[in-house]
Amino acid sequence: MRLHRNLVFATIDALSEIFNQEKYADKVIQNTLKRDKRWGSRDRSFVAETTYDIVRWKRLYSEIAEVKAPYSRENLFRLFAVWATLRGITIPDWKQFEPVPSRRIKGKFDELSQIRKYRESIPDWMDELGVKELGEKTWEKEIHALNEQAPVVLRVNTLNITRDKLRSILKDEGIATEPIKDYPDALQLEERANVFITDAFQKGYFEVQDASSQLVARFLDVEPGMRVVDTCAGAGGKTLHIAALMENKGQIIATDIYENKLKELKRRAKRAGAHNIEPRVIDSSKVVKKLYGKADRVLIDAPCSGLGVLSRNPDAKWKLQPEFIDNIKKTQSDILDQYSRILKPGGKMVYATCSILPSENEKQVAQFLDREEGKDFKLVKDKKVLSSESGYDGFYMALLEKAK
Ligand SMILES: C[S@@+](CC[C@H](N)C(=O)[O-])C[C@H]1O[C@@H](n2cnc3c(N)ncnc32)[C@H](O)[C@@H]1O
Repeated sequence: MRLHRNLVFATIDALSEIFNQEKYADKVIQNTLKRDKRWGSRDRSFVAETTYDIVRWKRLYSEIAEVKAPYSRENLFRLFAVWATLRGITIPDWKQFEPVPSRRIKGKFDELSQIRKYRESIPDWMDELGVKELGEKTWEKEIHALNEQAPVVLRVNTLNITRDKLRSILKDEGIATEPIKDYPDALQLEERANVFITDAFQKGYFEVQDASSQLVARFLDVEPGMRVVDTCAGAGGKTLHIAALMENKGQIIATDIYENKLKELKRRAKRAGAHNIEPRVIDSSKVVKKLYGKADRVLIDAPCSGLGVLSRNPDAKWKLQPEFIDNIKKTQSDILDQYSRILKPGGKMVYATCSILPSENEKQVAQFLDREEGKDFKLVKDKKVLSSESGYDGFYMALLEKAK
C-alpha cells in the first residue's frame, strides 16, 4: 500500500482534534470526510478506518512510540508510523516522519503484548473493573472481541419491504449482504460500504442497526394495536423497530430528555413510513406522571457505560470515566423506579443496556425487584449478549411482568 500525503495529513488532523480537543471521533471523522470532494470511497475508508484504528490502539501505540498527551503533530506522526510499521506499510521519506526504528517497534509490540492493558489498549481502571465484574477469563475474551472492527448490519424496515427484496435491490446497487441466522430482520454487509447514499436508504427500506440491538424490540413482545412507551428513545433506533413489529397499528410514545434526539427520530420515522410514533420531551416530571398506568409495554433502553459497543465507538475507552459509570448506575435505578410506573397491571417491560457489566444489568434488575417500587414485578427472562460469543455488540435485556 502506498500512503497518500493528503489522506495521511487528514488522518493526523482528525487525531489531533480527537485526542487534544476531546472531540467525538465519529463527529470529527464525519467532518474530515467532507474535506475533499475528489476523494473516492477507498480514500474515505482509509481516513475513517485508520483514524479509528489509531484511536482504538492509542495506549499501545503511545507506549511503543514513547509519546504522551497532549499530542504534538510530531507525536501524532510517530503514532502513525507505529500503525503503518505494524501493518507492514512502507513509511514514505517525508520530512514529517523521522527515520522509523522498525525493529524496535516490533520488539516493543511483542513485549507489551504480554500485558493485557497494553495488548488490548485500555486504561488501568477499565481493566480492573472488567476483571472485577466479569472475572479474568470472560473479560479477557470480551475486551479482545470489543477491539475488533464491528460489522455493518442493516435492519430491514418491514413496513416498506421484505428482507429478500431489499437484498436483491442492494445487490443491484453493488452491495452484497447476507441474512443472519436467528435475526429475522437483519442483513450483514459482506464488505463495508457507505449505505447511506443508496436509493434504498432514502426510500426508508432499512436502518443501520447492530444485530444485538435488533433483539431488544422483539424481546418486548409487542403486538399491533398496543400502547407502547419507549422511555429512553433517543434518535429512535428501537422505536422504529417497534413500529415495524406493530405494523403501524396502535400507539408508540417515544420520550427522551433531549429534544434534538427526538427531532432526529421524527425525521427517521418519516423516512421509514412509521406513522404511529408520538415523540414527547421529558422537560418536567409531569410528562412521565401523566403516563402512569397507561402502557401495555414499556421499554427502558437505559443510558449506560456503553462498554458493550466499544468496537464501534473505540474513543469511549479514553472518554469514559469511572465516576460516570457510578453516576449512570444511580440514573438507571431512578429510571427503573419511575418509568416502571407507566405500565398497566399485567403489562410487560424491558430493561436493556449496551453494557456488559452485571452491575448495570442483572444486578440493577435484581435490586429493583427487591425494592418497594419493584414489588409487583417478576422477571420473565433475561439475555446477556457477549460480543465474544455473538460477534456483535455486547448487550443486556430483561423482560419483566407487572402483576394483574
Ligand atoms: C441507550 S440510549 C437510547 C438509544 C435508543 N433507544 C435507540 O435505540 O436508538 C439512552 C437514551 O436515554 C436518554 N436519557 C438519559 N437520561 C434519561 C432520562 N432520565 N429519561 C429519559 N431518557 C433519558 C439519553 O438521552 C439517550 O438518548
